[in-house]
Amino acid sequence: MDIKHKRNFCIIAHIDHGKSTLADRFIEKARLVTSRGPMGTQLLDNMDIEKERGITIKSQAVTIPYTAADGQEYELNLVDTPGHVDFTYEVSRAISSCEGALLLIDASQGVEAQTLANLYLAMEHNLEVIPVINKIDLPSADIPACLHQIDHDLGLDPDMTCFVSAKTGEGVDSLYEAIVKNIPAPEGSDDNSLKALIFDSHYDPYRGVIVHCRLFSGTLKTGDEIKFMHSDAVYKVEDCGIFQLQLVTKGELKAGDVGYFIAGIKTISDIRVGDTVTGIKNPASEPLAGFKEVKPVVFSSIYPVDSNDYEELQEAIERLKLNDASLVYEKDNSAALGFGFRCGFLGMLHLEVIQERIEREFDLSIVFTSPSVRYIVHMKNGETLYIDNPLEYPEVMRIDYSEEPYIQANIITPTQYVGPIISLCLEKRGVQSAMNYLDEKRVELVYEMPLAEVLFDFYDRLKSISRGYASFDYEVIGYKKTDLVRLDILVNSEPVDALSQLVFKDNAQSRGRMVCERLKDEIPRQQFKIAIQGAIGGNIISRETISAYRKDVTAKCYGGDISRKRKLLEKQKEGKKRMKMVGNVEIPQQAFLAVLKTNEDKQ
Ligand SMILES: Nc1nc2c(ncn2[C@@H]2O[C@H](COP(=O)(O)OP(=O)(O)OP(=O)(O)O)[C@@H](O)[C@H]2O)c(=O)[nH]1
Repeated sequence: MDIKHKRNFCIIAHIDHGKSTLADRFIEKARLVTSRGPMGTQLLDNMDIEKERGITIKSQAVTIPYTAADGQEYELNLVDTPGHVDFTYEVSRAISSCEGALLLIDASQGVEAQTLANLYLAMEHNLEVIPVINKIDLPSADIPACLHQIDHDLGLDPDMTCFVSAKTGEGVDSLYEAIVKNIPAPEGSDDNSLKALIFDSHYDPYRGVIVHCRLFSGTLKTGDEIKFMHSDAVYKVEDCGIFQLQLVTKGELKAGDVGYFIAGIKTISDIRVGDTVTGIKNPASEPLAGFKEVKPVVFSSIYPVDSNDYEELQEAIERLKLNDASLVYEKDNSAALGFGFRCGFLGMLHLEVIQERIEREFDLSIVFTSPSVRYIVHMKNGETLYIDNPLEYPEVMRIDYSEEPYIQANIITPTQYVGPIISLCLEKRGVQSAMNYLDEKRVELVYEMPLAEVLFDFYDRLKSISRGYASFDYEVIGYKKTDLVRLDILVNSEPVDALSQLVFKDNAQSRGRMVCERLKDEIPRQQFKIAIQGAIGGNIISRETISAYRKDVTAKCYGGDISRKRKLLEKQKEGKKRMKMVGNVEIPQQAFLAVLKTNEDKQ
């Protein structure tokens, strides 16, 4: 296919505005595949958890052959992008491999924070942006309001807007025409040196790492020797081709193409997304711009509930890592919990997804310790430490000062929720840097806040006080000085190291009280009295007591039916599997994460 008739585009949108549904309609209309199953079984989102949570985590690509109204054949490369704040870098990689973007706006919701954030990303990469109003079939669709926002808030031409219902397929035909008409063809010559951008990858147990790439110039052929310009690694291409739900071998990719190659790469950690691939023969002199290393921002340790499961847990994490280069881990051990792994995640959603996958796909009961951000600790002796594990926090005497990561948060909300949102941001130590009225109904709030404050429950609380209307997006902007203390939790006088947290000093008292109350609710009564205490240094700052009790589950069985009795005991054992023995006290799994929730959530 001539480069003039190729179009590379992505769909960008706020979460739930219908990206995956629209992608399905595209594929279906192109008769590449027929619709399968009832609405909601989306073709591009293929992980179970993605389906259940309705979010896209890994981006995917697909090549769609399309015959335009004038009879001309086109090759459309669609790249699906993830929608959650944790995965912004994945969006940026996908975007940089396209010339155009469909900016999807839910007709009943209008422009939201990530619509704007994604538009800025697309503009940074000079993409042609086509505004698309989706869900026009909904009775609550407000098209004039959306058009006003497209013009006023986004600064895009409302006359270019396409109107679709991804659900019914209405308007999708005209959207195709708009794509071939308005999105520019890729540029680049097959004769120049090879420059291919790696925008994603996945691991196939039979074929190894499959690299997803976009060619900006040159050609890539099976048998070619190639080099990754940032990592300096050299490989030989074993196969290359395009994505059509499955991999379709072509043997050659040309300038402008989006496709895959396989080159005997063993693990996903051997490649860097954003890296440039070039040829050993006739190599490019400069890599493509925009390379960035993705760094984890949340750290937590994972321990098996049953220490015999340690090896299985290791295997599970290794398997997950195969397809998730952003998951980092190393061995860890805790006095209370035994051997485990210290892991780094892109955000809390990433952490929860990993937790669910370990439990569901590998059937393991695990405990996560209190998640933490990474602090910079400046010592009096001039040393600088990077601390993400509360247990490694040095003695206060030796510390000069500490710094914590800050974010810039962008919140867009209908005006009536501004008051409570400002109070929430203040409570989270936020400092307002801007407040812009986008129109008479909506306000954009910009805050600088400590990352640690927003990680855990900020998003949920923002959604609940604004009845779901406020939207939120953030980026890490750097480090600022802070005053930290380590809050330790003692259960029957034994410190439970997995429950230790680094907290802002002024919040330590209230946090200590809250954690003890939370644990009191979460830890079931046992045969003896349990004291739960919060301590800073040697000082106890809070205390709760759980009185003794033994739940005799067999009491109801009148002694007679032994099999029923056994069943009940087994059930109780099953329940225990989700408990972790700490000293002589059983702590249920959920207690470890519950301590992060604030009192407001409890009510
Ligand atoms: N009524 C109506 N519902 C739609 C339409 N398009 C999508 N939906 C529904 O909106 C919800 C979100 O759609 P998705 O396609 O999963 O949204 P998404 O933007 O891909 O979400 P992420 O992948 O998480 O970013 C689903 O329940 C869809 O069925 C539409 O045109 N009309």
